Amino acid sequence: MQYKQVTLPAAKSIALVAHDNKKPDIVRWCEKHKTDLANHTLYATGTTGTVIHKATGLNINRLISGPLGGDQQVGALITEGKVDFLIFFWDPFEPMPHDPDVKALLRIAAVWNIPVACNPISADFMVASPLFNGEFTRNVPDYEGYMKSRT
Ligand SMILES: O=C(CO)COP(=O)(O)O
Repeated sequence: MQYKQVTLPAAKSIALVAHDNKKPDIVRWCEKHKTDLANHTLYATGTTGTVIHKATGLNINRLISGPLGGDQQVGALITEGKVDFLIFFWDPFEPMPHDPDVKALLRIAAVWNIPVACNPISADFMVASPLFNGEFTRNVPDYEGYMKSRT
């Protein structure tokens, strides 16, 4: 895959997702980083977004609940360049009926070179980075070049 560089503005778009056993963790994490999060556009899968909004009052674009397709919606937003960071506290101890969707979301985040945090400590490091509230350059798949090579 050929990559090209894009420059991200200071205001980012962040997707927040957590499995049920991890929802208390993501709520605590959002409470801790509420001021930083408020500077950005936030997306979340349905239930995650609702519990975060209730606890923090943060303005969140709520998608469909994960098992009904929310993970796939986040993946689609990543391919459209509308999500810059993924915070996904997935549960390593529970099998999920929508495991293929979970895997697909993690795969698409890797394809599009999105920073991903899967636990609170990684998410703390993400927010602590000067890049979180600043401009930075990221490699993304060169879609035009990819299509030229195939047609
Ligand atoms: O299942 C999820 C992620 O795989 C999250 O969905 P909810 O936020 O609706 O619980």
